[in-house]
Order: sequence, then structure tokens, then C-alpha cells
Amino acid sequence: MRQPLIAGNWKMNKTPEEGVAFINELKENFPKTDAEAVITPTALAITAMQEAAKGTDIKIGAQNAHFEDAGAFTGEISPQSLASIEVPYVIVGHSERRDIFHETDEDVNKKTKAILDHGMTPIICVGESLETREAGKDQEWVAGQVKAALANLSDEEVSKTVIAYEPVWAIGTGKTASADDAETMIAHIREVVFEVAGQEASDAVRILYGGSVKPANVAELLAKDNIDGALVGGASLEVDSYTALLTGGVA
Ligand SMILES: O=C(CO)COP(=O)(O)O
Repeated sequence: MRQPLIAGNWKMNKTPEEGVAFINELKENFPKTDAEAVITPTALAITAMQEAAKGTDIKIGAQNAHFEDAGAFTGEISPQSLASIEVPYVIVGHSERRDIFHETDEDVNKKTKAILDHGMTPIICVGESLETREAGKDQEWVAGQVKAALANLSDEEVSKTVIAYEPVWAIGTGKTASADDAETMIAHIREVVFEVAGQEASDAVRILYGGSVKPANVAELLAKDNIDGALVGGASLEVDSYTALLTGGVA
């Protein structure tokens, strides 16, 4: 069975101090849940939040990493450094990284490889724009992103990845893909994983939905066969709504 994963992507929000306060409050209110709880704060907040989360089931991930371990890459985050402080998950290829910072499919593939090489788990983001969806090319587009991200990985490496389907038009807009539409795309992604890495990998790989997930819609999404969790922006910033997501939400 695939364990559900509720990953909070904080983007460029909260100071380290605010992050620690969040963890302290979350620890006191941590619910009984089958889900794995991961928060990815800004890089500067990771160590302080790890310290605050010590001895709990709360994991602290990262939002980005370069594909090289070291070198002349001003402002970048080394995957080797993230591994050295035992960061378990790293988000790769978020649409904001692709759109604003011009990350290509090739970058996403190299980063995925680097993260796996350091024993960490990449959360690989894919998703189509509204224009692509309206042109009926969404499945083809997303399949292309998935294949590019997983290129040259062994089947075993593919099975260790997490993929997050985040339609660009649903991020931060309040528009969620319907649970049926999300399930259709995520089943398609699982089929693509089967094509590139076989049955075991496609059974093992966890595929999340992201884009305006809230306590009010998470249960319907997670009830779908192929949806293994959520990558959540806005609703992960407050302890109340994050704990509600961990327990399957409230209407
Ligand atoms: O981009 C997202 C998570 O990575 C989704 O953000 P929202 O949940 O705020 O729409």
C-alpha cells in the first residue's frame, strides 16, 4: 500500500522564527493520521524547523536543489548540503520554478537524478497551463514532462520518486481540478510510469495532486484510487488547516 503524503509547500513564506512557531504548535496538535507529514519551508528555515520537529513524525523538506554538488552557482542550493543535514524530500520542477526561473525539463531530470543519488526523494511537479488544457493537449503535455523528468533513471529509482500533478491554472487561484479530472490525469501519469519503468514502479510511485487543495476538498481527492496525497500551498500555512488535511479534511 502507498502511504498518503501531505506535503506543505510554503513557497517564499514565513521566517525561520515563524516556521519554528508553526512546528511547536503542530506538535501540540498533531492528529492521529495514516498520512506522512512533510513541510517544505524556505531553505533558511530548514535547520531550525528540523530541530523543533526532532522526535516527532513531522518531516522537513526543501523546495529546490541544484543538480551539481558544488561550484560557481551563486545563490543556488547544493543537494549534497541538503543530504548532509538529512533532508528527506526535495520538490523539483514546481511550475513557479519552470515559469519564473526558466527551469527546463532537462534541468528537472538532472535535479531528480542528483536528489536520488544523494538518497533523498524528489517530489517532481508536472502540470499543464489552461491554454494547453483548452487545446485538449493536457495529457500529452504532462506525459512529456513525466518522461523527460524520469529519463535515464533505473526502474528502481523511478519507484522511489514522488510525482505531483499540479495544473498551473489551479495553483493559488482557488480553482481546483475536479476530483474526477485529477484522478483521470493521475491515472494517466501512472500509465506513463508503467510504460517507462514497468509494473512494480507504477504500483509503488506515489502521485499527489496539487492546486488549491483545502480541508473542504481533500477527502474527495484522496478517496480516488490513484491519488496518493496532496502538495499544498496556501492551506498548509496554518496549523488548523494543515492538521485538517492530515486527517482527511472537513467539509
Ligand atoms: O503550488 C502549489 C503547491 O506546490 C499549490 O498551491 P495552492 O495550494 O496555494 O494552490
